[in-house]
Amino acid sequence: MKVIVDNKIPYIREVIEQLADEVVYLPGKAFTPEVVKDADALIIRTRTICNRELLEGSNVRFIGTATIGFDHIDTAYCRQAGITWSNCPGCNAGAVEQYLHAVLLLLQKEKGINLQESCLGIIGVGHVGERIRQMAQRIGLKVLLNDPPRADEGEEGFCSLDTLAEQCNILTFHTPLIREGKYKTYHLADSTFFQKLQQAPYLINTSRGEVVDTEALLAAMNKGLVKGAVIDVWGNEPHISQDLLDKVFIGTPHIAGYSADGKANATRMVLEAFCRFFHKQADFHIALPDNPNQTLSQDENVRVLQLYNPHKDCEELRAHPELFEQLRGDYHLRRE
Ligand SMILES: NC(=O)c1ccc[n+]([C@@H]2O[C@H](COP(=O)([O-])OP(=O)(O)OC[C@H]3O[C@@H](n4cnc5c(N)ncnc54)[C@H](O)[C@@H]3O)[C@@H](O)[C@H]2O)c1
Ligand SMILES: O=C(O)[C@H](O)[C@H](O)COP(=O)(O)O
Repeated sequence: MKVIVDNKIPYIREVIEQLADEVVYLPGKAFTPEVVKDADALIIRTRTICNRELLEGSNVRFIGTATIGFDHIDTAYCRQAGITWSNCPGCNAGAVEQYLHAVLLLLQKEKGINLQESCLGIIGVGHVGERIRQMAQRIGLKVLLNDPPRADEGEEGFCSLDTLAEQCNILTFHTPLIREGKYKTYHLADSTFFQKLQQAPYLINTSRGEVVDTEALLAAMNKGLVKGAVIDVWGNEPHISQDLLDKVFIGTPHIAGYSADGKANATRMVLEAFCRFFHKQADFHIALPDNPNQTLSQDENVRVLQLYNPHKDCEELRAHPELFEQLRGDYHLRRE
């Protein structure tokens, strides 16, 4: 059996080489129809677009993405072509929570936002959004939740997006990227949405860049409808908007989920799915790197920023926006 594996997936080599006869490692963008045609399985990240163009006529029967999001997989085509795919629900939700916690503390410390008097709007309350809700309530923010698919299932406790636009001084997006249909999230934050904002909020996006209309966000910031932005995911990555990077409070190269813990979870989950599909014994252990030898403060607010401060990632991106993909690929995975 032949497997092609993205060469930036950590902790996978020893295990996959025991499970498959032949393993080829490639950069995510180097998966071409010629390369994948005789592969049985692909193990990918967000950088490999898996669609008809890549897969038609190939032997591929299984695709595992070591990520939460799966908007890079044409799931309708896979269904039609009989290709099974699998993602890693929740794998790096803890890392995104860590990122958001640090961001909230920096908004308090450097932008004078009183978190105890703040109202945080969470748009998309799944694995990530739910962890953000718990963290934010624990540190004293009022929280409003928006999740139409869950509300339509009859679950309680959700508000309309308009209510969040009226009441929240911080908004954070945690939806998947859905390009069409009833729950479309492509450009969910567009000029119409920005016109409804009443509190000149800070906007945080760690979901997918295309959930926010970049041009509309820039216009809303220029008009003062949005006070500031924290952007981890960008339209048209890796060719990001320099105008937006210049304007944001914090801008990072799509690394909110990049903890060693999150990556190890993803590798374990994708290998488990691979083993289920190919009827192999999932008898392996993914070892995490040691925690850094660091004296940590007793004060949680200090400790959170000691463990992770997104300003460092932001400075590196501002210095070299053209190295967006390299900054991700060579990222020093943090511990949660
Ligand atoms: N920046 C990063 O490093 C990073 C890390 C992890 C996840 N992500 C992104 O965050 C997304 C969310 O992750 P998750 O694990 O919470 O996913 P999830 O599937 O567990 O939750 C997504 C939630 O969004 C809701 N939703 C769907 N359509 C909606 C809409 N139109 N409006 C509001 N809510 C809607 C769903 O009902 C669900 O509850 C992922 O799909 C991925 O794209 C980014
Ligand atoms: O969807 C996810 O899990 C995250 O966006 C993840 O951090 C993406 O990582 P990548 O596959 O681009 O390395």
